[in-house]
Amino acid sequence: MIGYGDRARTQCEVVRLFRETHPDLPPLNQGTISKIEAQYREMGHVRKVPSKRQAVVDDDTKLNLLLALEENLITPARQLARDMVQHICDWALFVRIRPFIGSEINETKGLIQTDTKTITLSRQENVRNFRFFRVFEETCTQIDLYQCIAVPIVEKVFDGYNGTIFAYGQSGTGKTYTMVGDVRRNELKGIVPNIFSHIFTQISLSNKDISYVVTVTYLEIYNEEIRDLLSGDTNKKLTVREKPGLGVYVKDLLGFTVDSLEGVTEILLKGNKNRATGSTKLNDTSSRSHAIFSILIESRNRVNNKTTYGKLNLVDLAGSERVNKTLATGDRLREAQKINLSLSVLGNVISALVDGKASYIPYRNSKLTRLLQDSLGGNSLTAMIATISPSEVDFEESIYTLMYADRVRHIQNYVSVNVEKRSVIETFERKIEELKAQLEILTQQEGKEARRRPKRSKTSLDDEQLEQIEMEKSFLERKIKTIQRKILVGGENLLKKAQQQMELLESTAKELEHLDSSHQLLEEIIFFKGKEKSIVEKKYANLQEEDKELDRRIEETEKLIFKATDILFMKENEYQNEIETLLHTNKSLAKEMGLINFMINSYVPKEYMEKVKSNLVWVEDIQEWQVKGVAYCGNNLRRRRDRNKDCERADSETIFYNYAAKDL
Ligand SMILES: Nc1ncnc2c1ncn2[C@@H]1O[C@H](COP(=O)(O)OP(=O)(O)OP(=O)(O)O)[C@@H](O)[C@H]1O
Repeated sequence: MIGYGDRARTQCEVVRLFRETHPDLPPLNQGTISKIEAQYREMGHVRKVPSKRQAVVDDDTKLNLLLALEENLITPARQLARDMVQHICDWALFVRIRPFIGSEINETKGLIQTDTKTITLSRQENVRNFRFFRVFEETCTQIDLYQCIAVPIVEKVFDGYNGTIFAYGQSGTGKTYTMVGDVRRNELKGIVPNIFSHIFTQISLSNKDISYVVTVTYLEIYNEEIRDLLSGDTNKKLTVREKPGLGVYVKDLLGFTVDSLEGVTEILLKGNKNRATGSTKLNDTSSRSHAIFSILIESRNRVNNKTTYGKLNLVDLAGSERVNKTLATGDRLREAQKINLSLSVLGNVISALVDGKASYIPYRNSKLTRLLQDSLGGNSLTAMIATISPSEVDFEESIYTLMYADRVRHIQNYVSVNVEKRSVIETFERKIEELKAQLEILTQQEGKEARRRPKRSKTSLDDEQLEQIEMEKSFLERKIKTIQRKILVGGENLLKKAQQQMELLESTAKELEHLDSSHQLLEEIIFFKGKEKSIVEKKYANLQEEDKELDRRIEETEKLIFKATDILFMKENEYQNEIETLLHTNKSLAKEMGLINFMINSYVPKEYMEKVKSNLVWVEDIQEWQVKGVAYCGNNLRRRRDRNKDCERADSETIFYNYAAKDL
């Protein structure tokens, strides 16, 4: 029987049970857990019990619960949705409007209208509408925002996916507030510290057969130089490298393995202290650098020997600012120029990704885009939070920020589970084995020494040897414990560490409602993705048909072209022949004319020639020269039949004669 006096606790038990016996099945999402819980409530296996804290589970319930889980877990639609998420994933875009602060406090609200998914900015004629996944108003709390944006991504990172959360916006609009917030006050904690609580809670709730190693890094890009915020020497400039199989990485960047909420919070605070900030006209503590906090979660299931690696990048970008508006000079001006430059490279990368036809994506044009290459159009579930100010003076910048974010909407990342990496857990486990073997040798040595001692007289030399062995042993034991602490084992041994977070999780039903709503949102997205997929598939089928038809037409056209080419070729040949014939005829005629001219000029006197010429006439009908009046001379001529019978009149001008062939 599971007591559900406390819903969070009950659901934790459901998850724990499931993971204990079904490590192979995919992780449950909130919807499935709620379904199973509801079913069991109906069947009477889950009922309200007076003791709120303690959940009691009997074996029968365990068995029934697991059978029901199997039945209910994977529906084809969900499987399809899961497949979709594994391959294509749009960027999730959110907007957060910060409240009026400082001197803005007396301004009246009215420029910005919102509902859950749309935002309208209007000033006189200028009205702009935008649509996003979710719009967070001034009143939204840090935990609301966290539940909606980060929870689905963190859970996917546990499954071995990469995730990235960006905050983008004008300087002073609340990026650092959103990403980091006030680390010391629970209700003001931003995304990064809330993720720490989430991770440790999740580990404490997981199966004890799963081991985890959580490693964090924290760097900033200041004036296009990379600096390690966790190193002793934060002025040291680090370089970006790339290796096949490893991808892009920062050489010499320190990674810290963390085993507690306090430890990782301390690391965050240390890094924040080292981050470059300065006072500007827009923000008293303006971040002058882009900061990337990365969390690598490696998990290994000892039962099926499956290892997954998920990396989460949490990016607090430096704020964009119009230099002439902020009146920056000197260092502030140089910083602003570098910030704007790298943000514009980010914009160019986004444009190239959205364009889809760009032959190359300019990742290498800035350190920021280079380091985030995978998050931008690569293997990562990515969410961007555009932060804007409600003030009228920032109206143009707010529109610009929303336009920038709107463009990002069209980027699609292709995500898949990371499988091949160097396992830190295995390395740690190997090291522990080695140290244990060394410890064993020392223990044996110590035993031998102790056995030999009663037979021999006790000397100070023996004591020294034993002391030395003891020292070495305790050193090795300490070392083993240190490494063992780094490997977090799911389940009980972390419950104590995660107590604080559990309480945080259990403290409000509201949080769970938000958790549900964020899952609903994810399922909504998945549902729409499924629809989109079927539309795309239909379109694809149609396109394939069209493609076939086009191929057929192309084939036909090609045949026609071949035919036409043949005809053209033949015609060309014919014309060529004709031209050659004409040229040849011309040549022969010219030769003949030359001969006649020669004979006339040489043998016919000029005055006879003139006489003959004046008596010659060109007869158009027969295309011939004739001698005028020749019809009236000679008997061997006979009249030619005139084609025009009506024309009986004969005179020397119109009647012409020629020699009949038989008379010749
Ligand atoms: N949602 C919010 N609720 C209350 N205060 C907020 C909120 N968002 C921002 N602020 C306040 O606004 C001021 C500026 O916020 P923040 O430093 O986070 O801006 P930013 O965008 O990171 O600026 P920059 O780019 O210059 O670093 C801070 O005093 C912060 O406390």
